[in-house]
Amino acid sequence: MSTTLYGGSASASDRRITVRDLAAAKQRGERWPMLTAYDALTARIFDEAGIPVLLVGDSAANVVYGYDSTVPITVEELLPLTAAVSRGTARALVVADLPFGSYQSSPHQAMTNATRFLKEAGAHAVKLEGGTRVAEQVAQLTSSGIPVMGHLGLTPQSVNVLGYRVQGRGEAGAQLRADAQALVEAGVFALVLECVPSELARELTAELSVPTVGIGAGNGTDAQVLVWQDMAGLTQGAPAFVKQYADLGGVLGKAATDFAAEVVEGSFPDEQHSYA
Ligand SMILES: Nc1nc(=O)c2c([nH]1)NC[C@@H]1CN(c3ccc(C(=O)N[C@@H](CCC(=O)O)C(=O)O)cc3)CN21
Ligand SMILES: CC(C)C(=O)C(=O)O
Ligand SMILES: [Mg+2]
Repeated sequence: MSTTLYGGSASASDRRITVRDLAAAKQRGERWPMLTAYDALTARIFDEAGIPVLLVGDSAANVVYGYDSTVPITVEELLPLTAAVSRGTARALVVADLPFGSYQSSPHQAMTNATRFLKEAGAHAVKLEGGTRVAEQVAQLTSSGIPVMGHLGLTPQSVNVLGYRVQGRGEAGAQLRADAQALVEAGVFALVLECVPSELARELTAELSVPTVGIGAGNGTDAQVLVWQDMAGLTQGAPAFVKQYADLGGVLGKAATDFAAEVVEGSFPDEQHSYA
């Protein structure tokens, strides 16, 4: 058993993080970070930085495939990215987002598609959006041995109904609470709370037996998640809850223009980067 889930880059344990480790961290009152990842190279960097949970988000729709929402992305588009992230990691628990339309129809449909992410792509768990309306799916998956992460609040796959707005304010808080309870009863190992008032997220975190993972939900949750390209400064017009920890967009843009200038002027490649 590791002493702490997150111990910086020199992690306390080399073995793969499990959902039981996350439950134990909640018991200890320990906070932990989660990031998205969509390829082997960045997954390895985050794994070596000690990030215990990596999410292959359907946000790949936006940041990898260039769609304007997560609605269009398919199982076939997400499977290879998930496989790359699994291959790039040794320690992180890899969670695969189930795309819109791949689980809503029935527990059988959820089972068929979730199974593909575990068997074909090496994911260790799946995530799906919604509360009471997907509780049967969650129960089917968890009782079959597939760990499920829930996702409530702003659920981007429902953008055509909800829009991109804070959820759970006022009266709507009671429905969100009921949904959270239904998901825990159905067996989720953790719950993402996206764009909900900080106070509601803090209360839910105290009430629920499983870890909460906030994104735009204040600092009262057990864990925090961000889309990695947002926190690293690669995306433009990121949501208001995003904090930029680097300016990779600036660094990459400069690398590209420096390379271009040296090619045009003929100074790259020099002798050091050529063969005799
Ligand atoms: N790059 C990226 N980052 C994300 O966090 C993200 C994605 N893509 N794609 C899938 C979803 C979509 N997400 C979004 C998209 C927009 C807002 C947004 O515009 N929020 C408003 C809230 C306004 C309000 O109700 O007060 C904002 O101004 O931040 C939030 C989350 C989060 N996810
Ligand atoms: C932002 C997280 C929670 C997500 O669902 C995604 O990246 O798709
Ligand atoms: Mg998602």
